[in-house]
Amino acid sequence: MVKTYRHESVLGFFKGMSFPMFSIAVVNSVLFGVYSNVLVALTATSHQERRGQPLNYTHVFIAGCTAGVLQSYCLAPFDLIKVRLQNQTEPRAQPGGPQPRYRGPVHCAATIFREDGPRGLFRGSSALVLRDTPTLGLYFLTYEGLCRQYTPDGQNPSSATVLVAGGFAGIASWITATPFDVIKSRMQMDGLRQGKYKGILDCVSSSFRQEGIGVFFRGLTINSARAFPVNAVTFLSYEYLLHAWE
Ligand SMILES: C[N+](C)(C)CCCC[C@H](N)C(=O)O
Repeated sequence: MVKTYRHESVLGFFKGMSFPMFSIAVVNSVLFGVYSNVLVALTATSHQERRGQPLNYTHVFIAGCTAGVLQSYCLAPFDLIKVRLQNQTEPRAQPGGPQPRYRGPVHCAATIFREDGPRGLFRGSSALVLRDTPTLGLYFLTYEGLCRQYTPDGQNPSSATVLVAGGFAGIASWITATPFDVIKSRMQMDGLRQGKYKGILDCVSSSFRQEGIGVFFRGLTINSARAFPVNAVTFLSYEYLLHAWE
């Protein structure tokens, strides 16, 4: 954090943010929309009716994993652009000085498209699907399980229960996702160095060989610290909107 601030000023902490601001609404819409609708299809009950029935954890996990796969493909191009911009660590371009490779999210997308074609925008998507499918199943399982644990039968969880359950769901999901996240980001950056890795397994083995087991938990602390508030608010918004519109 100190080096980022010194080298890139406070703006360094907001690199690559404009695209996720737009994309996270679309990605969460797919994630929660698919999750809710698959759960309705599996249980043949509405969100409200389900409150009064025993929770089927298998259905929750299947619905969460299904949503995880589909949202990964929506997320892939936006996540690639975010990772490429965040890994540009030069200070802001000075007039007449060396220009950074990407001048912003749109220029980044156009450059990748021009150099690698449309498929280039989905670089690292397989690693993203591997990262998000099981961990989003766990995400919804943790949320639904904690809500049930601390809510009397047949009642709606209180806002405090939703906030705490959502926060811990985010932490549980990110703890299990971080090793996959490290590999995913390395695969996404690999396109710049002309294919350092032959594939996901090569990336895993060479990262482990060169940097040891600890490499797979890089970023775990910061991921977990941000995961609680982000997902507490996400689930509170989800429950509020479902309740208002159902
Ligand atoms: C599956 N994975 C752990 C990557 C994300 C799960 C939580 C997603 C949430 N929008 C967030 O940004 O925390």
